[in-house]
Amino acid sequence: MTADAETIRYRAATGDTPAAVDLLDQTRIPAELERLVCESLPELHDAIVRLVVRGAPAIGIAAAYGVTLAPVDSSASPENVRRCYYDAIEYLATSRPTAVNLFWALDRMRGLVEASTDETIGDLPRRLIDEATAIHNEDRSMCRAMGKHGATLLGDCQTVLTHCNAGGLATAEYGTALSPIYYLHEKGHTLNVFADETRPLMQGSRLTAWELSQAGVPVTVCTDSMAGSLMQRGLIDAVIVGSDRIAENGDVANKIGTYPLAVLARYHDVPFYVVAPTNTFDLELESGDLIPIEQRSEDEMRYTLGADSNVHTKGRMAVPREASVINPAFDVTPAELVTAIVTEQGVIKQPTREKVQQHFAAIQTPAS
Ligand SMILES: CSC[C@@H](O)[C@@H](O)C(=O)COP(=O)(O)O
Repeated sequence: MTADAETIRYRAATGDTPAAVDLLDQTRIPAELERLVCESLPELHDAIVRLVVRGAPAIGIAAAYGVTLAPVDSSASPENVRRCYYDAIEYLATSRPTAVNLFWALDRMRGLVEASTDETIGDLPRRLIDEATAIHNEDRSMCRAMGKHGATLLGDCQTVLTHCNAGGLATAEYGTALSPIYYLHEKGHTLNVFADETRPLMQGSRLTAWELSQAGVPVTVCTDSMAGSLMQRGLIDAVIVGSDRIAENGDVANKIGTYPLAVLARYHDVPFYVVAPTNTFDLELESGDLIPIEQRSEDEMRYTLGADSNVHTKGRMAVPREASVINPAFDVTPAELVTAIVTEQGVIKQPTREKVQQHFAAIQTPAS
């Protein structure tokens, strides 16, 4: 992706210019490449809610930078400065409930506020910017590592199917589910990708198809309901998706429509891979039924996307007023349907609670 298409940029304050989180507006892609510059907490909160920035790792990065936009009065007491940052963290945490990366990143930022003393409080703004930048840079490295590990699973594949957008747009760059595809493409093995549209907000047809095309990876958009028929015809060698939260037993929450794909993949004997960094695991949740599922606005179902697929504006009425609609944004795929989870640390084959625990134990006590 070009610099213009960078998902998230941070603009430090200078003179009269306030700090800002500068986002590629993902509600406008593919019709327009517009940026939205957020100079205040409410602007950034709204941008996360409206999916201007979306995808689990990207939400965490944006929120981490967002903490630095807290309206802090530097002449206030250390206690009040800390309170202002805590309020900002609590507020940003209300933006979206499912992607645990948001809470993980905000916890890291909270750790710095807690660690500040009355003597070091003057350094806190600088430290918070450094921490958000570190979270951003670490995500870049993790995406590259996931690409390398994931590529070991896709070496024999020609065609894969993906759902939603788990690429560079959803992360610092490169992506989670798309990272092995980019890695192999760079090595000269170019896969064909089927991208599910991903109703109702079309992250697959608008975003995945756009970013793969930019990278020169051949992509074919299909409706969500075509996956079964494509597998039945033997056209899919593997399904590969990202995740918003993975429970301790390996159950995976991802964009609504992922679970039926896993069921179809099992029936057709197609491997089903999940690619996610370790900060997408929520080891405090024993199983996937405990993962909070975001319920989004009915209007996303009731109206087609606005002109030029701009999700800011309502398009035509798509559902009669008399009918009810439901709009859960995520579903949970049981671990038993997952062939492997790829993290930046390696591959967990046929994930179970024990294997997830072993994966994390190995990180905490690296072999000498
Ligand atoms: C690398 S991102 C993995 C997930 O965050 C992605 O698959 C997804 O479901 C995103 O949902 P979205 O509602 O667009 O934020």
